[in-house]
Amino acid sequence: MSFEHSKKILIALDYDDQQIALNFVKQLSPDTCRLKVGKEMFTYFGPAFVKELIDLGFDVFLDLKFHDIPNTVAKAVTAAAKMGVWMVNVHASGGFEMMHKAKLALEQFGDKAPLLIAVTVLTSMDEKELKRLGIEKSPQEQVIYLARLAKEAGLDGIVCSAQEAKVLKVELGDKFKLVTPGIRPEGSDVGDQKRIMTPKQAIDAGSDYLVIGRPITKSNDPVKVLNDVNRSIN
Ligand SMILES: O=C(O)c1cc(=O)[nH]c(=O)n1[C@@H]1O[C@H](COP(=O)(O)O)[C@@H](O)[C@H]1O
Repeated sequence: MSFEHSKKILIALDYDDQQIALNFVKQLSPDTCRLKVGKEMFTYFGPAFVKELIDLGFDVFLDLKFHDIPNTVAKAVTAAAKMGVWMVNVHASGGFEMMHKAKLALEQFGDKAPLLIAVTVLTSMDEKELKRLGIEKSPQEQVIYLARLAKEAGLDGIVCSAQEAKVLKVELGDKFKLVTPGIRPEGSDVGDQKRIMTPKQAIDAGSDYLVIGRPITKSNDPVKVLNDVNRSIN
């Protein structure tokens, strides 16, 4: 199995127990996946937990979806870079200036800077939910709109659903990274996700990285599910 291809899987470590998370992580190899630490685990366990994962050899995506005034976000992504994470994200709806200042703040880290990615439209949202926010565009139109803004601001890529990946690759080019949550292997629970695809469909559509949480972490045999997913995209 090609390692580079396997490292397309970003496992969302959404656990409320650090030991259970670490017991799971210790069964994995950094050659077979990367790890995502989000709001739940970071709020419980903080930078020490992130550093522990990095010390185990894993690339970590710090998913805190910053959205604040430009100065605050620039300082927050700087703190993330100092932690040594591989990827960090902000909300594109925080605006051009916020994204651009964050990108500029990371320049001081040179080739050690984490990838900076912007969340467009959350994969838990559909047309109806966008309308409730006063947005009349379809999810795909809104994703493309925010993706262009993120690219203009100098970001490395976006978070979107795999359903938009095909058109975004054409619109924004190959180098602009597409990170896609809302991944559901055949037969797994959809949960609160709305815009979903299977791992293979997502890769075929042009996703660069697949974020997968509960289908792996809540299964009886997480390592087997990860191996099955890796096999399905190879
Ligand atoms: O930025 C993210 O990672 C993210 C963006 C998005 O639009 N949708 C989304 O589900 N996520 C995250 O991706 C993970 C998906 O987890 P599962 O739904 O359990 O596979 C969660 O940790 C979410 O916080």
